[in-house]
Amino acid sequence: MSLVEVKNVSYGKGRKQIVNDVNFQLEPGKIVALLGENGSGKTTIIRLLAGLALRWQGTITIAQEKVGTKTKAFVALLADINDFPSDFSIEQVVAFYETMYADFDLGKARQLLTFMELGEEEQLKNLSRGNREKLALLLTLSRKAQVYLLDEPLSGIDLLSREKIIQSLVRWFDEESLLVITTHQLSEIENIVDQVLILKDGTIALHADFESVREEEGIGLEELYRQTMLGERR
Ligand SMILES: Nc1ncnc2c1ncn2[C@@H]1O[C@H](COP(=O)(O)OP(=O)(O)OP(=O)(O)O)[C@@H](O)[C@H]1O
Repeated sequence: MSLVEVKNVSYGKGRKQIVNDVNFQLEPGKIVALLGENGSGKTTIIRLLAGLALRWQGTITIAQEKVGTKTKAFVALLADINDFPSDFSIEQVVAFYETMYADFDLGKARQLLTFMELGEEEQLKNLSRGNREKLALLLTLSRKAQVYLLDEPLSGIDLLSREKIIQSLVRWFDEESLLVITTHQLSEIENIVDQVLILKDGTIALHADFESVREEEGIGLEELYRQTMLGERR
């Protein structure tokens, strides 16, 4: 049974059609890379799955539930820490998340804080961009959700921090859940990706099992992406 089902979904803003009759299904236990050029609709798809977009056409269900208020209880969208007062400490932000989300696991948050080398007493205003991203990610992964939606968790982050974030995804990924990640860092995530969903101008250009592609064709994620974008795949 699919965890996420997207059927004939279209979405536009004003006169602009952003997502055009998109169909896909995603199973639990998978890490799915949602890829595409700038403006291809990745963030829009993430917002649709998160129940944040309004007035779209089609059907989106997550765990058999129509996407909306109810699904937000088990869909974890990458946290946005920008709305917290800048003098809040990490500990205060974590405590807020614990009260906000019934599925928040404080023990997991503490483990992740240690892994990310973040001190609970640090104030938000003193965190570097990379450390802010790490905090956002650990808040998200500390929820025991069925679906994790990570929109560009690696952007603007230095190499070693990116590696740390990718390691944390592998280490803390719950095999019963589904993780959808958007990024332009293709080679860096290829070792953790199970499936690839490539968007081109608001439509699905490719939905493939990356393990099979790698085994059968011996190509990496960048080459798969390039071939898809250039229309070189059958
Ligand atoms: N609120 C909005 N009003 C009008 N157009 C919008 C709005 N939000 C997104 N768009 C347009 O929809 C298209 C898809 O945007 P989206 O942010 O989903 O792309 P993306 O694939 O995430 O891009 P990037 O890789 O640059 O983050 C873009 O052309 C964008 O300009």
